[in-house]
Amino acid sequence: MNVAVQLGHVTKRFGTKTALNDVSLRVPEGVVFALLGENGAGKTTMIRILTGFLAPDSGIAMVLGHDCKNNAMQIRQSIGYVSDAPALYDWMRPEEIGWFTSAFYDDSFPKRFLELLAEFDIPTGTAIKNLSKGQRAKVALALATAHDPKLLILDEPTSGLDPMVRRHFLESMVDRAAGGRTVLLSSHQISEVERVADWVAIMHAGKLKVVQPLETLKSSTSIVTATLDQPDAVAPLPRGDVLTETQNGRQVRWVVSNLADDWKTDFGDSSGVTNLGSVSASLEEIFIAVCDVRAKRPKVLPAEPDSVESLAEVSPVNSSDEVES
Ligand SMILES: Nc1ncnc2c1ncn2[C@@H]1O[C@H](COP(=O)(O)OP(=O)(O)OP(=O)(O)O)[C@@H](O)[C@H]1O
Repeated sequence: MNVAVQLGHVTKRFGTKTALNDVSLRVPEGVVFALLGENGAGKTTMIRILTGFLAPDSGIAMVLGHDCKNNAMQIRQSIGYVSDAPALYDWMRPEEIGWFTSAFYDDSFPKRFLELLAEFDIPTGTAIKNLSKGQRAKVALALATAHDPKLLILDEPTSGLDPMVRRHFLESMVDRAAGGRTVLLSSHQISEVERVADWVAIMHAGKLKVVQPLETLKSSTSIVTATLDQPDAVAPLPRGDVLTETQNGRQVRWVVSNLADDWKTDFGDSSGVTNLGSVSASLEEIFIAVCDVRAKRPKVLPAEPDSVESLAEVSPVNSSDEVES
């Protein structure tokens, strides 16, 4: 597997706060890879390390074969990046900022940039400060993609965009991946991620809890429901990795990873449990099961990182590992 992004045991602290805690990750080339996590989980910190704006305290980060710490300039030239708060020169007109930025890239940049402005319906001839929030976001996207980067990194790419542009934009991300480019996006829009991502990583409190192809993750995670004969009865747990348990009166609901095929056989006539059922979990349900610290976890779950990492298939790398360019 060719790798676009690789982190090996990366840790980053801000004072006493550990923003990234021994994070290892490989992002294959040619996929849309989504990074999910609650506020403060460490997504932007990871992206800032990958784009060379921040150095890890320990561990190694590589992008397209370059070490992020020592080759930040090369990386920035070969990737596209839109931050969650893109800084644009407000007094410039959109076409001027394209011309200004084109100095960093090859000759095809200005033409493609103007095409993207037209595609996004951005008015030219007026200063960027007069554009709406969504229009400014589109200018930032056009700047990040006009050089057709091998890797596009996007922090909350669709915030501020209207629904039609969001859809169009996300479809274009899928097209990029189909053409062999890689897209790494951080997002809180789980339904959008579910529509476009090939791979999903879920971060929680500076750790990677899940890294899997989206379809594998969804097909291996189930919602199991049952009715208890008595509200105070204790039901056996479904066989598998039970992530969370919720009880409402006599109704019980578990989110289970790797549910055994024959799990129902454990609930005999004398189990005090009826109406057993299971359906596939949505990405949002998986996200909440993994991240919600208030959720009831019926057994000593995956003390970090063992349990959830088994769900995760994280492939740690040694800091000495190298990525082929
Ligand atoms: N420059 C900094 N100085 C101090 N603490 C920081 C700094 N940058 C990030 N942090 C802390 O590191 C943690 C991770 O922050 P980060 O911005 O990476 O989270 P995030 O997952 O991107 O969150 P959000 O979804 O809210 O954007 C947070 O607790 C944050 O307060």
